[in-house]
Amino acid sequence: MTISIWRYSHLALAVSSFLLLTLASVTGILLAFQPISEKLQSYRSEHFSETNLSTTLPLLRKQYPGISSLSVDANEFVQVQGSGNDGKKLLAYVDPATGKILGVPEPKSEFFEWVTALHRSLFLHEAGRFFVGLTAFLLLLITVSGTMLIVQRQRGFKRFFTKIVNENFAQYYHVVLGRLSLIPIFILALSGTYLSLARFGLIDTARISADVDFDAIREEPVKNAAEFEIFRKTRLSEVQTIEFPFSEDPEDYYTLKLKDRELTVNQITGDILTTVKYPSATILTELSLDLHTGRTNAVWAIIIAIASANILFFIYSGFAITLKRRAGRVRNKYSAAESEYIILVGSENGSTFGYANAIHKQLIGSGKAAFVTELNNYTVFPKASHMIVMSATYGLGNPPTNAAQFAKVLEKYPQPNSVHYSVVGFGSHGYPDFCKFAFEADNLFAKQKWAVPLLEIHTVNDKSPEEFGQWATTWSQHAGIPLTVDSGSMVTRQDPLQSLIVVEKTEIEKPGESFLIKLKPKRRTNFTSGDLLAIYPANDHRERLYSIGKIGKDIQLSVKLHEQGLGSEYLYRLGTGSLLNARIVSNPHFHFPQRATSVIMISNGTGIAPFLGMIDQQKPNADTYLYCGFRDRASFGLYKNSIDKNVADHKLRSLQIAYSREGEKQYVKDLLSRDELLVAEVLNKEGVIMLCGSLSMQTNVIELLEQICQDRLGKSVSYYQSRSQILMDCY
Ligand SMILES: Cc1cc2nc3c(=O)[nH]c(=O)nc-3n(C[C@H](O)[C@H](O)[C@H](O)COP(=O)(O)O)c2cc1C
Repeated sequence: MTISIWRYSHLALAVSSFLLLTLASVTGILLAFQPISEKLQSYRSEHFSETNLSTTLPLLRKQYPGISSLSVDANEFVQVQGSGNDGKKLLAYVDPATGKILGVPEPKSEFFEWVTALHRSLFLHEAGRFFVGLTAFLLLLITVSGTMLIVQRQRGFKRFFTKIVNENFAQYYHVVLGRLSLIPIFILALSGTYLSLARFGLIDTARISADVDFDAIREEPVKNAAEFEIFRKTRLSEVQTIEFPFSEDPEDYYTLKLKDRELTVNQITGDILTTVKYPSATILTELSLDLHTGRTNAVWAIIIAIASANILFFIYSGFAITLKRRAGRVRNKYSAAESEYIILVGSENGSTFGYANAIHKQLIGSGKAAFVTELNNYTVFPKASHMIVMSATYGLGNPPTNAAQFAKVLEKYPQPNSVHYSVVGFGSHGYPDFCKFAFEADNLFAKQKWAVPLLEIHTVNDKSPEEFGQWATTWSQHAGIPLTVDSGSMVTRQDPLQSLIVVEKTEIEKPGESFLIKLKPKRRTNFTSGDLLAIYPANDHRERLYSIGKIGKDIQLSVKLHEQGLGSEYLYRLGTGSLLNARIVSNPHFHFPQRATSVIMISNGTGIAPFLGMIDQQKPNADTYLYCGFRDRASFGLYKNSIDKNVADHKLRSLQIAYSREGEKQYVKDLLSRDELLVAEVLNKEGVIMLCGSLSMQTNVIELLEQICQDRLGKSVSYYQSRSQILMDCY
């Protein structure tokens, strides 16, 4: 499968580092508890933040004359060292404001020491440190590629934090948690990489010690240490360590190692003898340590522990996503050149391949030469008689990556023979551009001279097996290939058959003419205009579907009698009062829109059936328009009375009829072209256009609508199709 460069990098980096990353994350989680546990035994003085050196240093020197150094650790515990008044070694935590001993440092926890060694070097010394550093760097790259993938997925930086549709557990939480922990993980990875570079000397962090000019050391004016300017200005929180003068000799001085510089201070006058600023690399190393370990802040330590746990989840969910994608890989038995049935797939995450493979398997099982490939691999298929396009939609109604080239290659490779095609769009109503790319693909096919529509486009919301099953059943009926419904992905849940009585039927003179038949369900049933009636004329698997117009409480069908037509002959033979077993199939995508302000209905021939019901169901002054096409006035005669009544009742604002074999010899397309301003206005005002009739009428009308949409609205027709502003039910 073609995948984007970011996805490829993200996956390659994750695969190459997941073992070490797992180890680093597990040890990282454990180590985050070290600062937390240390902070729990509080040796921090409550006066710490406000204490400055002018208070602490004279006090400590007085109380502990043998003091040699003071240090402030990441927990802000103040530790003193030297020799005690009893001559024993002095090593204790003290309160810097009172000098009181708060506790004695305990030896470091062996457990944390062990985990730290594993985290830093895998117990492999320098080699281990190198691999750990490399892992941190790879994590940095994974974070960057992951960010780019989220940007791609969310269609831009600005929409980074907008809602994510939950389609699949692993994928949803991979993205949701990825966004939340992006910054902590980035900081962990960056600081880890930096520390490794510093450790290997690739960043110069050496501190330069000052050269004290002993000749310049003054012995006056003698000042009290509490009055030294520098001590008054320096807070304890700025200090790393302080070395006390070894003796009272003027040549012995204080050394203050602060967070950003090192100072030496004359112990008699308080003069600053030297100041050395640390290089930025040194300051950055300290900052990296703070950030990487959480040693200075327990809340941050908890955040990085959670981020490390998320890394473990990303490893699991990332592999789950990849395995799912790979499960859809295709194994073809026949070559493209020898196959009669070509299944072209557009898929980003692999689920559409699952459906394509199910159909492929069944075709092969029925002894057909079938071939599955990605839409981008479309080429000349010399033996093809059928093409099935199954495609998902991504981003702003865009094709999946493996279908991005389809429009180009479709133009480039015309097929030598005529080919029946059928497009199945996979998408989600959670996105504004529902199945937009599939609509585009369908419209592109319609423009190809060699392409003959077998069915109109069919859409599948949220991978619904039922909706896919409906398509499979219809396709198999039209293609005349029984597809055995044994695959889990194709199970269709069907409503049971029910009994209907024929209450009325019009008479005709010969085949080729149309008749109306009204049926009353024997039991109360919910249905509406636009639903379908499935009949089984031969009591076998062969199903015929008719579009329902609801008139009163009855079902009205408009049927053209075909010579030897299985369904039409069966229906025409039924007399008033006869019983018929049939199934009412809900067809919500072709119901009259409840919210639209204006609706244009377009039909040819018997395609008027659902509209007769929809118009009948309107209230007076409805903003509805009907454009219908017939061969001649006589064909319209069947519907004239009811439509005239609708017009008189103001249920229809305008009626336009095209006769193709009489008078001006027009098609509905011509009428629409004349009224293109109205068409554009209806679409622009979020109105709806409904089409019912033959697939060739649909092709022509969609071609015209494409032109109107482009010229007058600056959008493609698929934009309106994907937003349910153009509804189609053609056959
Ligand atoms: C990031 C993302 C964006 C999507 N964008 C759309 C969209 O714009 N329109 C739509 O109908 N479906 C959209 N979908 C839904 C997919 O098209 C749908 O789930 C499809 O079945 C996925 O098929 P696949 O697993 O073969 O890629 C999107 C899904 C994801 C994950």
